[in-house]
Amino acid sequence: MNMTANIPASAAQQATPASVHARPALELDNASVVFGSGDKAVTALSPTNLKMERGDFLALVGPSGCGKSTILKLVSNLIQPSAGLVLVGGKEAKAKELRIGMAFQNPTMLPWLTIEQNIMMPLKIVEPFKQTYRKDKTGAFRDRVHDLLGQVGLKDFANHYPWQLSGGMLQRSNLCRSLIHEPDLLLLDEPFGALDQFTREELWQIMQTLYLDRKPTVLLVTHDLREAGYLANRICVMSARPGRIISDEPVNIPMPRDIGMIYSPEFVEMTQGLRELIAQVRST
Ligand SMILES: Nc1ncnc2c1ncn2[C@@H]1O[C@H](COP(=O)(O)OP(=O)(O)OP(=O)(O)O)[C@@H](O)[C@H]1O
Repeated sequence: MNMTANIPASAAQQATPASVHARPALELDNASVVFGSGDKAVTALSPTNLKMERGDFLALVGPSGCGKSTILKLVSNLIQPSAGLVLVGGKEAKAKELRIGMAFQNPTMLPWLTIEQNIMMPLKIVEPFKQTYRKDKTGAFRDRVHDLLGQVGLKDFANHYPWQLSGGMLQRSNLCRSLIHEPDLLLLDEPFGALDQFTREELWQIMQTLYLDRKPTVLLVTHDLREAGYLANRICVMSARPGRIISDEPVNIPMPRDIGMIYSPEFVEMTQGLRELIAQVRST
């Protein structure tokens, strides 16, 4: 499969040369995960190697149960590798000083707090912001929230409560919360999966704007191949369980990408290639 044919190098890749930064943003070095032991042992992830440079937007796709969420759990230190290493910015994933941002399918906002207060939450609990949060008399943190809300089209909703917002608006707020503390790594697990197609495409465009503006390093898990192709500058395909990465290809389409691009013959050919690869590994 060639996802790069006839498509110029991506603007995101050009803007973030790997050589500028000493350590990869993320490194899985022969990391594997086995749940349980003895007869009940389940190998969720075969020994896996993966490197992401700062500013990469990598989409991880593959059949259900292949270990995509297991990789996110490893990176966010919810579980430890059974063997191998997981390094974020050269440090072990359990290092306290790491800043990880997350957005999942369910935005899980705290219902008794306003949208502004919900988005501020990581600043309250994550260093170095935590130290200055209570002393911030200038409103710099609030300005930071309002900037983000403006970027996602919610500037008039800072004082609303989560139950006053639609699903798409909540997910936009969720993206703001995941980015407010300038994470070393942003983990996205099917964040747009519960939205209707139009809202989803709207959110893809918002996500792209946030990415181009802030250049976080993003690891996206998705079942939606168009989402992967539209947003990512690299797509990794995993085999069926026990998962391992069987394909790792750049998406060399310049950014910003127009949403209409997802209906172009080149794009459809690319997603069709991914689909066929996943169908093959599902049936082996
Ligand atoms: N705590 C656990 N104990 C035992 N097996 C587990 C545990 N967590 C995950 N697994 C198994 O590990 C495999 C990988 O799970 P994981 O959730 O990472 O897959 P996934 O690719 O994210 O799936 P999906 O796309 O359906 O969300 C699955 O077969 C799952 O049943």
